[in-house]
Amino acid sequence: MDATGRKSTVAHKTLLEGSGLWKTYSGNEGAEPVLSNVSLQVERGEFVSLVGPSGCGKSTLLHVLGGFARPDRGEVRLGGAPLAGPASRAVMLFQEYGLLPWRSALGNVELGLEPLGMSVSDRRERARYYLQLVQLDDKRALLPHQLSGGMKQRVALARALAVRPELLLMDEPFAALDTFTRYHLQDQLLELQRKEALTVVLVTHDIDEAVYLSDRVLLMEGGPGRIHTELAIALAKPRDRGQRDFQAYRKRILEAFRLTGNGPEEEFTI
Ligand SMILES: Nc1ncnc2c1ncn2[C@@H]1O[C@H](COP(=O)(O)OP(=O)(O)OP(=O)(O)O)[C@@H](O)[C@H]1O
Repeated sequence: MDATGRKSTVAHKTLLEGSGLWKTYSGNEGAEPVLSNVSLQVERGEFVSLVGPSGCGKSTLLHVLGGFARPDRGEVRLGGAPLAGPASRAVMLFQEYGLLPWRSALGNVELGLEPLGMSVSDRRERARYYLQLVQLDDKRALLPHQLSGGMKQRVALARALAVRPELLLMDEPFAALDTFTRYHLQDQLLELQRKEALTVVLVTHDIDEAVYLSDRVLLMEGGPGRIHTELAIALAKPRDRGQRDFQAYRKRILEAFRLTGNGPEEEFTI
């Protein structure tokens, strides 16, 4: 069984592995490294969140893990093989959706499929399948400006999933959305993760979101950027935000930050 309780049929349990990662941005020499000897492993099918104060290096780590930025030292392995550049088996999803304004919802989902050499009909069929998964097939002809924020993020999610990645890297994808939409999308994400056997690494400021979604939460601190605490969330999904154990995990994360002196509690609550 893997971390989500599903049977694993693959030989390597670990999908993603970062070892001894260091990074300092050029022009920033002499400053504290943004990543300082960061190591982590993510199992197949696992949902891992990176939580930490602004500027501690979460996005940088996410970019390095996807092969979109190079570490100065250290190595990233995906499925056991070292990453030398952007990983074709990984996709990244951002807060800003990244939709092309002149393309319909369907056209935006098809976008990621265009380089794959599929026939037009196969491409359309696959794009519509993923739009259906995020419950937007009836909006497929609409342009991004005709969609709500939550719908735009669902189109972006459908586009990311349509290329059938093994690894989904998400950088605060729901941060701009209202609470109701965010909760709804969190549930949809968990459902899609289960259906598509996805491995997810999520960057979030939202402790509630991290506890609700994650199998493991990695707490980061800056100056220099490192992972200081790892917390497995041993609660069955779907989770109940009002439950005592849920609140206890939330409290443990808040306390971990207070202990490291990274700022007031309010900064990390929704
Ligand atoms: N392209 C870049 N060039 C130079 N410095 C950068 C670059 N990207 C990030 N940094 C610096 O690296 C540090 C970490 O940034 P990063 O975006 O990884 O942090 P973060 O934890 O994701 O922050 P936030 O939560 O505010 O998004 C910051 O000090 C930032 O100014």
